[in-house]
Amino acid sequence: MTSAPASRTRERLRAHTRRAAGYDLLGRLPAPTGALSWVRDGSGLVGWGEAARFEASGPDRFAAADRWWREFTDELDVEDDLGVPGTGPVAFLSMAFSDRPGHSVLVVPEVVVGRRNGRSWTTTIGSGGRRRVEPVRRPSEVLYSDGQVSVTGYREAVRTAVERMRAGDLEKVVLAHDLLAVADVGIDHRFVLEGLARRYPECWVYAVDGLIGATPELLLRRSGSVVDSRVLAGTTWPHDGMSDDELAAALLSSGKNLGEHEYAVTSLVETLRPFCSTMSVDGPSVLRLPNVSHLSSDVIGTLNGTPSLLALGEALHPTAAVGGTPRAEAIAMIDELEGMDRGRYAGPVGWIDGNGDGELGIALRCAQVEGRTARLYAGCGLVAESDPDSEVREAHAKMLPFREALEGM
Ligand SMILES: C=C(O[C@@H]1C=C(C(=O)O)C=C[C@H]1O)C(=O)O
Repeated sequence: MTSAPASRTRERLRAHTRRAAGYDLLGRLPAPTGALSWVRDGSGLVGWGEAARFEASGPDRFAAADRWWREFTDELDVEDDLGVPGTGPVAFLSMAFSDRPGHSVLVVPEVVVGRRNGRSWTTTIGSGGRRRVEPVRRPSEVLYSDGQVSVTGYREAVRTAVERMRAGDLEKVVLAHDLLAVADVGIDHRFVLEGLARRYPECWVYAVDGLIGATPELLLRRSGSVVDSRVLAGTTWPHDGMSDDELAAALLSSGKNLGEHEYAVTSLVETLRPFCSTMSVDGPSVLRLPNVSHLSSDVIGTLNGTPSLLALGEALHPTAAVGGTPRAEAIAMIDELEGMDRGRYAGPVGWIDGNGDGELGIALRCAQVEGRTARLYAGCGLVAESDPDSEVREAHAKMLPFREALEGM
């Protein structure tokens, strides 16, 4: 499904990027809903308004989105005073995890405000959208209940998956569950985004079409011929009586976690290698966040052609960080055991520009927000040695960022 403003058929839309003063990006978002964001430690992009939108579903969704974006940008008149990644026309995007069901969405905002390497800019697309800023509101009460999969149901699914892996059916699978939060007032996207950004400066704080979160994991960034990725897998969380340094040392020497991590790195590297003339992997090291610590590896490569970010995203998604190994068997097991629709959780989320540059994170530590309701998602990588009770605790720890931001902690 495609929708674009009627004016496109009569006159060409115009995208205009101008230099601007330094901004607090999230502070610029004018309205409680419809926030578009990709911000990390004060840099990135925010947007609002809708100059155009494209939706797609099914196995062809990446290719359809890529085609639509090329056609859309071909028809634009662009005036760009800066000419760096993220200036000129930009679409925020969030892709469904699964080939079916689930819908993917690209939103072209009317206004984009960006900041990168000390430079700031504003891009207007079409009429330029609203600017009056409404006050940010916070909920005074949030109630939680089971989502599509209860904690007990999740533990059972994990137990079954682990039994199957012990029997040799596959090596790794990632299973997730959800949790429903209902606030006493409509959830203000900006309140959640600001809470996430304050506590998780290491993460990319994102919002696209109501999917809001703070992900520590970068599926792929493309800047011209350079691509890079941050792969995470293997997790620990604060335990009584263990210092952060002890936790990090235990993570780096855990065979189970190193194994989980290796599957994720291998799945990314093997898929990306044919697109690259050079490639290097740095890791694993430990990424420490307030709620969890992860084994983390950085991958960097030089492209040997000019594939768009969406074409690369299609090839890479899902890595074994959110799917499993082997990929097809893991996807089948997720479909069979998980018992819920992931929607856009664990799918690629981020932005692309008119040159095919951009950043795709993996949509983790997030919730789908609609009115007063938020559906939170979290999952864990499982291998034959996994313990169901520990995985339940790990998924709980991964939901804390959104819960704390929603409650204003
Ligand atoms: C699946 C999630 O996280 C993924 C799974 C991890 C693990 O199992 O160790 C670590 C980071 C992510 O790649 C999630 O946050 O929901």
